Amino acid sequence: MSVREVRVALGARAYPIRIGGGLLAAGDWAAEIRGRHVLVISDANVAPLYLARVEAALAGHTLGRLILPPGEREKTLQRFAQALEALAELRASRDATVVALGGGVVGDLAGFAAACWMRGIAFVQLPTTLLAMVDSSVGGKTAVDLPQGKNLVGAFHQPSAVIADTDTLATLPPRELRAGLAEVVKYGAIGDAAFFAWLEANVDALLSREPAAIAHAVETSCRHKAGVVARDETEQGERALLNFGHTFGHALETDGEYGSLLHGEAVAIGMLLAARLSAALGLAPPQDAERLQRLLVRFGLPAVMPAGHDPAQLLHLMRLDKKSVSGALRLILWHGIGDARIVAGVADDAVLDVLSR
Ligand SMILES: NC(=O)c1ccc[n+]([C@@H]2O[C@H](COP(=O)([O-])OP(=O)(O)OC[C@H]3O[C@@H](n4cnc5c(N)ncnc54)[C@H](O)[C@@H]3O)[C@@H](O)[C@H]2O)c1
Ligand SMILES: O=C(O)C(=O)C[C@@H](O)[C@H](O)[C@H](O)COP(=O)(O)O
Ligand SMILES: [Zn+2]
Repeated sequence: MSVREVRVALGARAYPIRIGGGLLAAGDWAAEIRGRHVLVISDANVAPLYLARVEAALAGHTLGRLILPPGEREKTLQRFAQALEALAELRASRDATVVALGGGVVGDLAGFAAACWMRGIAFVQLPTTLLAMVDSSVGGKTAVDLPQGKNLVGAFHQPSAVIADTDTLATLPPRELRAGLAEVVKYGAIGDAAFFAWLEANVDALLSREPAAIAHAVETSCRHKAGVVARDETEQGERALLNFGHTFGHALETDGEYGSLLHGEAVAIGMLLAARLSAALGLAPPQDAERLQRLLVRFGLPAVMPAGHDPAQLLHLMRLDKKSVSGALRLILWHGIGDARIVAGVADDAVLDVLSR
């Protein structure tokens, strides 16, 4: 399969996103790493599958490795401190590189360690989940969670390259593939009605991981994200649209102590809540929320709030969202498929109403 390339146009910090099969072992990405020290951060599911080919590509460098237990519950300040200690052990100098091999948890944490070590060193993203390929590896949002909220401690720090070896998706558990599809749907929902329709026509191809369909979904998603990031790197405006479904979704993840819903699943539910709230406020036709629900359900994603969440507690958690201004919510709602907007001043009662339904 040919290699597709998308560029994130950030002037002197521009970088490529390469998408294709066999890229990890091919090793061209490793040849571009200049300094001597490289710390590879991965997790205990991914490392046995892909670390050997990554380390082989990095032969000649002085290598360290940090293998974390998998899952969102490990995206913590404690694990972040471990990453910094691993860099110290390696005696990494300012020309060192951190390589993130794994999903969004590893990528967010490794990127944050790279942002902080000696006030910022290079890092390369080697995403191995669909979600990381289409979203988390691109754009330089790095962070860890607190018990009080998602991604509350972090930095904007762009990678120097993103290498999405789509062959790695062969080993991804089906639930994780579906979670990644939620973020793919997001790009159609917020700004590309034609892509949304393409997704509706290609559900089976995507769920069965047909290489051409996966490559098209990854490339289209990355083109959207790269464009938004190039225009608004630090979320002063338009970038907030990438947060569609996230104010609700992050509250659900936090309330579930990061152990019940996957990020993509929480985002799926959150997008539906945002679509229903938009309809309730008269901003969008209710049929569009129903169409979104049908697509998410066909992708095997949850479409209802799990039991046991108190709406008032969710609203409390939502207020700590990074888009809030002086404690007041700003939500990403839509006028319909392909047309998301930033909306402030929504009444608490309207939010509580959709959370209670
Ligand atoms: N920085 C951003 O812009 C951004 C964007 C979206 C999501 N995120 C963050 O990303 C995280 C979610 O990322 P995720 O969905 O990739 O989850 P994840 O990193 O937890 O990976 C999912 C699971 O799949 C396993 N895995 C990964 N690749 C595999 C492979 N190829 N084969 C077999 N198993 C594999 C992992 O070990 C893990 O158990 C969340 O913390 C979310 O907040 C960040
Ligand atoms: O890149 C962005 O900007 C996004 O909002 C992408 C989201 O999918 C992602 O989950 C991100 O980590 C959320 O950011 P946050 O600022 O709400 O923590
Ligand atoms: Zn997300």
